[in-house]
Amino acid sequence: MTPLLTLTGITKTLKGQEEPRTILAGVDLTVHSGDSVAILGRSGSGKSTLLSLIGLFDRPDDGRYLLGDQDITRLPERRAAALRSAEFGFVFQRFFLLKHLTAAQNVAMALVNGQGWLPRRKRKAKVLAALDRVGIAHLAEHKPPRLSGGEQQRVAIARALVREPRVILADEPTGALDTDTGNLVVEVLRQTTDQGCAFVLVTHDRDHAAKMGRTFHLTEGVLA
Ligand SMILES: Nc1ncnc2c1ncn2[C@@H]1O[C@H](COP(=O)(O)OP(=O)(O)OP(=O)(O)O)[C@@H](O)[C@H]1O
Repeated sequence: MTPLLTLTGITKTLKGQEEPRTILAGVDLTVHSGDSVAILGRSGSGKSTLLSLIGLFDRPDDGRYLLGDQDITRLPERRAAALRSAEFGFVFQRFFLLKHLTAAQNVAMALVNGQGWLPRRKRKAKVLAALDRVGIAHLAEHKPPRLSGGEQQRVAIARALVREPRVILADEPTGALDTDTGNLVVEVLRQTTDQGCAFVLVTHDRDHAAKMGRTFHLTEGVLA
């Protein structure tokens, strides 16, 4: 089966105010549909940099990146943005919810931005299905200030899922949560792979990483 994502020899040098620093020095990674992958590494090792390349927020200096058999290494920003919203869902440490909107309205925002206006009934059905997938359909009409941290993160996950992406990318999604809530959120994210989504998790937490199908360490710019 053709892998969903194939990264080969990916390099990235970042030029800050100091000397340029090679953060990624030849990353190879293959991800299939239904895979769950953890990326561990010390702070500053380049995990977020790698995730932003996978999510097409940034481009590598060298190497090759395929989505299926489509070469997406160096897409112009317009096409990258279109692919990003069609194929990828993102979850971050911070939830980035709009607090004056309900959970359902927050999730619906992803549909409005990405796919134009769907008919209202269709939109509602998709939103409720996404909230149901993360176990919080009953909280659809609640606004974020009335929700716990874990519930808010589940709204954010539903927002990432509502466009039915092929890949979920999560950068420290449990960073703002207590241990039990973090475990629950990781389990909810991992379950997305049961329906064929690929899931890439950047984490500091070895217990969370151990729940993924494969674990890599990003060390000196390469995955091992
Ligand atoms: N735009 C930039 N310009 C220059 N250096 C940068 C830039 N962004 C990040 N860096 C540096 O690149 C290195 C890798 O950063 P990155 O955020 O990818 O690491 P990380 O492994 O995700 O770290 P953490 O676990 O602390 O989030 C760090 O040393 C960081 O300071």
